[in-house]
Amino acid sequence: MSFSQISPIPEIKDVELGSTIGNGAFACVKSACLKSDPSVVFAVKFVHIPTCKNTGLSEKDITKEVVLQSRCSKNDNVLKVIDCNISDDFMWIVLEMADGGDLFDKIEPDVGVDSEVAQFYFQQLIRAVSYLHDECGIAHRDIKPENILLDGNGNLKLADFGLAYQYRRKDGSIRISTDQRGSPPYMAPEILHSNAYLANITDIWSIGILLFVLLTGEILWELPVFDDENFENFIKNEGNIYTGPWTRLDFNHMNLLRKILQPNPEKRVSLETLKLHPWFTSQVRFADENGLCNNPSLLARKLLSNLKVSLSDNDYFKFTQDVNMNEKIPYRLGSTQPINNDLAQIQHDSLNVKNYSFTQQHSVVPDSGGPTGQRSYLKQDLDLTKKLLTDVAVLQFCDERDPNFSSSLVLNKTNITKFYTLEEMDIILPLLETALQIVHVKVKPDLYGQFSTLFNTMGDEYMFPVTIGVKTEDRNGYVLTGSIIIAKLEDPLKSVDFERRSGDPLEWRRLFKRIALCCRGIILVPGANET
Ligand SMILES: Nc1ncnc2c1ncn2[C@@H]1O[C@H](COP(=O)(O)OP(=O)(O)OP(=O)(O)O)[C@@H](O)[C@H]1O
Repeated sequence: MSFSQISPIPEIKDVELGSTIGNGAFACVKSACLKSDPSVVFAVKFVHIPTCKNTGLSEKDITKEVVLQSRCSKNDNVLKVIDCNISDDFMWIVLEMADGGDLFDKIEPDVGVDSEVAQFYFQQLIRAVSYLHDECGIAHRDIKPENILLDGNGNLKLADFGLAYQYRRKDGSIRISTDQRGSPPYMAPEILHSNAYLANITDIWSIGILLFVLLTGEILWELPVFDDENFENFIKNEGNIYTGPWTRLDFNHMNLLRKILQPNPEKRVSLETLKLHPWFTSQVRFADENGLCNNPSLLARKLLSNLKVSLSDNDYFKFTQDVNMNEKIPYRLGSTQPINNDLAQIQHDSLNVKNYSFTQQHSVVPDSGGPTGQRSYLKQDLDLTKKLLTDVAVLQFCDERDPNFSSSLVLNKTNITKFYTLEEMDIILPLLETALQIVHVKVKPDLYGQFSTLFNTMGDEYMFPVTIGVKTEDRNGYVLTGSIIIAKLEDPLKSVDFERRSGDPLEWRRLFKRIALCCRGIILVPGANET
């Protein structure tokens, strides 16, 4: 259920609210504009106070985020706070609009982003963090891809100051940190191993982890503790690792990362020294002398070109073989019995699930096209596909050599973990149900039966978009939650959107890719579906 369904969203004077553009664990974000001038667009984040309090946060904790972020609003790479206020249930923050979407969305798991793109974002992040430290005396303490947004030109905007800390007082004296907070894979080891640490130095470590994720599409470890095999290995070998994702790094990247990922904070490279490194000083092709993007279409092309979802026969065979052998599937079978709320099922405002009896059984799974590929579509369907030729969500399924892939790409807020289909719900839902089961997401049986029961009561108009809530464990046992949202576009076109709510975004995209492979027979792929 969304926050706006629990508590009414407050009205903001002189502001026209638009659609919801993002949901987090504590907040929903809406687009907005000035009533007097609709061309002035921004985003409003509504932080749901009761939800925050339920997790033990005080009102002071909640407002601290906006107080600190607004002190840092004079840098091009930090998301600007324009205004804020508080009502009974919500704190709302008017923010500059980041219409290029989230950075994590653009990182291909196990691949990463193009090296020049990684360098561009590394430079922008160093600028943002130097500004926070040098000019504001504030440490961010939660640097990770989920907290980095992009503007329409692709420039980095550091966001989410929920854990930020004023480590330097006005008189210049330093406050030492003692608490153990942060996002586990990105946390510096001293946060866990010492009783007192310097928060600004931990930011440098997190920049290193983020750089590794950008370059490889993998996190290094779950937590920087010796119980974690990968971390232990890293420490034992003093950072000299030549296996796994490290093999995908070139010598210069390795060198730079070793300087940053220095477990001893006293030996860790400083921001000043990093700013002298050639990776920082050399200008990337699509940046101006201030490091801002001056060629958004080149950046978009480079950024989006690594995003690929394979529906190939080879990968399909390999995947089905792995499933049959019931091994190599990294998703753990739940060790405990899931409670009802944890089962993937249709969600709807009006749904009182208990009152429904599931009379229809749709146990027969439609042929997904099998290894030979996608089904055929009619001529009029193909006209629709032309409209989608510039949508990365479509192009990610295409061969990169398709010239369409490299033309007219733009960065926007559209979710990329999504596919389009021309099928009807009686085909889509049973196939999704099977796919979810194959990737070990527990599903309440008969998604189509749940849909039909609701459909008969509500009709077409109120039924869509259809949302399936998903809660599962990722490969490492961490909770992953989100929704699969099926929306009707131009008949018969539908989008099937995988919207993450919490958990590791790389894991969410991995899950999406496996489900897409199971559903490959119904996915609209320009060029592949023609009769
Ligand atoms: N200024 C903005 N412009 C555009 N989109 C935004 C903006 N701020 C947030 N969003 C979108 O809203 C989503 C949720 O926002 P945010 O992550 O800040 O919520 P949250 O509840 O604080 O998150 P978390 O779950 O990480 O605590 C983001 O992933 C992003 O897609």
